[in-house]
Amino acid sequence: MAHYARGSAVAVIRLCNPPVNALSLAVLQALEDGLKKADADPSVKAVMICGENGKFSAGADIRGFSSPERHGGALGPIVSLIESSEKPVVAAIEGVALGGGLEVALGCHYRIAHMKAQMGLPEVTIGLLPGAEGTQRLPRLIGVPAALDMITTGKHIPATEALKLGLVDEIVEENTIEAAIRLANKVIGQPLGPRRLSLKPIPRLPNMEAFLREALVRVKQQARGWLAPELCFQAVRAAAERPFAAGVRRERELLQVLLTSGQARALQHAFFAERAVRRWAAPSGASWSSAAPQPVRKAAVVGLGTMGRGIVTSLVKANIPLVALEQNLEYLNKGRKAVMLLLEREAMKMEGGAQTLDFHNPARLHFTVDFDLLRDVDLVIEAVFENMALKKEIFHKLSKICKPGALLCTNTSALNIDEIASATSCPQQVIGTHFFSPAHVMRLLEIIRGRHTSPTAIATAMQLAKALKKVGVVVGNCFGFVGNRMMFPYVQQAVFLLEEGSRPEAVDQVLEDFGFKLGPFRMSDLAGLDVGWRSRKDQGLTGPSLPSGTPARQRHGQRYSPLPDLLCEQGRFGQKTGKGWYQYEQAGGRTATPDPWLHSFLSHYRDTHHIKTRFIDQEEILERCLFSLINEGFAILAEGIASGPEHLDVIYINGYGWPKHRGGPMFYASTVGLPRVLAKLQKYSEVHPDVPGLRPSAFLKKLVAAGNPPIKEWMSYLSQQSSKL
Ligand SMILES: CCCCCCC/C=C/C(=O)SCCNC(=O)CCNC(=O)[C@H](O)C(C)(C)COP(=O)(O)OP(=O)(O)OC[C@H]1O[C@@H](n2cnc3c(N)ncnc32)[C@H](O)[C@@H]1OP(=O)(O)O
Repeated sequence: MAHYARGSAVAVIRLCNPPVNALSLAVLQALEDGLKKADADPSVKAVMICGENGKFSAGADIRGFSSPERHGGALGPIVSLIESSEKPVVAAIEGVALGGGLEVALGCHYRIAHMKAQMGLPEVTIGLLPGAEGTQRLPRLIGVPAALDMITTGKHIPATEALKLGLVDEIVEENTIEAAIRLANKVIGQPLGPRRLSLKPIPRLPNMEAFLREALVRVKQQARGWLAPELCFQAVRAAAERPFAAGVRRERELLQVLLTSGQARALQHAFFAERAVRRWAAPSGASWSSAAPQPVRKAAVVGLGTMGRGIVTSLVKANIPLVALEQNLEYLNKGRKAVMLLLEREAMKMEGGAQTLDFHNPARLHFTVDFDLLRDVDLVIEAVFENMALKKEIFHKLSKICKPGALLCTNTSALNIDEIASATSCPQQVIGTHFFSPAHVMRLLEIIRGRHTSPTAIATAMQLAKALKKVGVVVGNCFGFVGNRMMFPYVQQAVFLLEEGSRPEAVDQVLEDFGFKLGPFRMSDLAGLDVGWRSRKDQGLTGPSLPSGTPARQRHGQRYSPLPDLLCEQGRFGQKTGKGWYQYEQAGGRTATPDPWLHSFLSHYRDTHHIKTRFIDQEEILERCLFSLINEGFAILAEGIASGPEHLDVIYINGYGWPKHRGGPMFYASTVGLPRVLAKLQKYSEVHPDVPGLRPSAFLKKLVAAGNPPIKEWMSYLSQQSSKL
């Protein structure tokens, strides 16, 4: 709703729809009623629009986009109504003015903001464009380059920047509402023509055409199949090239394309999924609503390899005092140097620089080889080598040294949390915190609950994720947890496709065209092939512990490809050695080039194993890789390792480069249609009966038999969920 009140000569319209004053149909109706009332009342000389509870508005109600009324469409005419008012209208912006909220403010004749307010047009991030004439008004106010930047990225800008850009007329430190009323009184009777943005000419650039051409290239490069940025660009271009009314018509046409593309629905699913995963629940009944986190005033990181360095950087950025520990001085010095370099780089990106991060102060970041210094920390993150014996030794030590109640986290990417916890006297305080590389950049934190992990420990890990500005997702304990467990069959299929006749660059191309940042082979080369090799050796799948006489391409009666092991045996570990599935300009190089050596190696391998090669089309590459990953997702849901499909989607979008505009793997499956996913898996499984990853999961079959219900209903089909959470 919107509350209308009249004090002196200024009528106040307060947008009211907690928690973020989203512009629902009811709010829009009340806003329109308020404007008409103010217009009809001769004693009202000016209007002020603000939001309830210190927030202007987070824009159109996103939940309403899926309803038949699609209230967002009503917003444009209301913004026009505000602008055409014969009485001055002032927007008082507190908290956030986003999307349709900012568009309402752009319809106002004056904008005044609190200095802590944030503004933006984030519609692009949910697959839309600022379709209430925002693409036409903003460039008229702040110019095409700045408007294009805001509209195509969706970034939020602070009030101070908004003032510099001319987006707001004034910023205040104190009471924004009072300041806005003062301003409204001051401008009564002043001409409104120059304040109506639809009448303003676009600020000209000497080289507009060249600017737009280059900007389009940039936008396309970043979008990788995500439609909204390019269509946002087209709408702003229309503002630059056409009169206001024609620009608005173009904006509407482009919005229609986006509304029917399917990407908007996927991105909106991703938006709500990210919020849904915050509401974690454990089988014991404990949940986000009952468990309270304990404070983390000081933390420690054990191990300063690649992961540890990123984790330290992340903690320093979150302003958490920290002890960084290595096993000896040589490793410590190497780690310290690398961390300092990372922190210097991060500081350069921040306003305030090194002073903001304060990492030169030993009271805030202390490097040591002395375990005793971990006595007073509230939380330790172990990030050593992926080896069970080593981790158990460290956890045994930690449980003896750390104070009672300290949270003991392991950054394992696959190992059994319960086994690690068994080495301690406090398994309830042991939890998995799986960071993704680079840990100071990647948003995902997979939080793994062991059998004994306490609700407080989960709540604290979730709180930590929030402090680190990451998305925490609570999952159960199994080999590879959720993310890597789903990745295994995907990568396995990619390698099998090579055996059968494909090439790394062909497989990568298909998955990169789908929208992944990196295809499976480029990704493996980046991560390092030796990581998986070590794990396979530990599992006895290759290396000296493999029983003699084991067939080269079979393990435990299932198909196995030794190709990655053979590359490692040749010292081809990927980017770090300059050779892997591709060749690179040098060790540590980043430019992947197809490698003729690898092609002939593959031919030789196929000949040795009498594999008949065939042409494999793009459809088969895509389906075998993605559907096997999705199939594992259904198994994970059925086992209760994750509490809903949105958890898997959030993990894949934030940790594995899954294209967000496709909503995550499980949402994607729902758009493909579960009957089709099942039929394809059945077909491939018949051809490859020795590949369990292609055998359709019982849960998938159940959902298809139930008539392909919508994704929101899937979990209700798991009658007695055997939760391993
Ligand atoms: C026919 C179609 C015509 C289209 C016309 C197009 C014109 C206008 C379009 C729009 O305005 S689209 C919306 C644009 N706005 C956004 O994208 C903002 C989205 N929100 C946020 O970024 C954040 O929520 C926030 C405002 C920065 C606040 O962040 P915070 O971390 O403090 O809280 P959250 O947990 O994110 O949110 C709290 C609660 O509110 C829900 N919510 C937030 N924004 C909206 C919204 N615009 N519509 C509906 N609901 C919203 C959010 O989901 C949370 O609720 P739960 O999910 O936890 O229940």
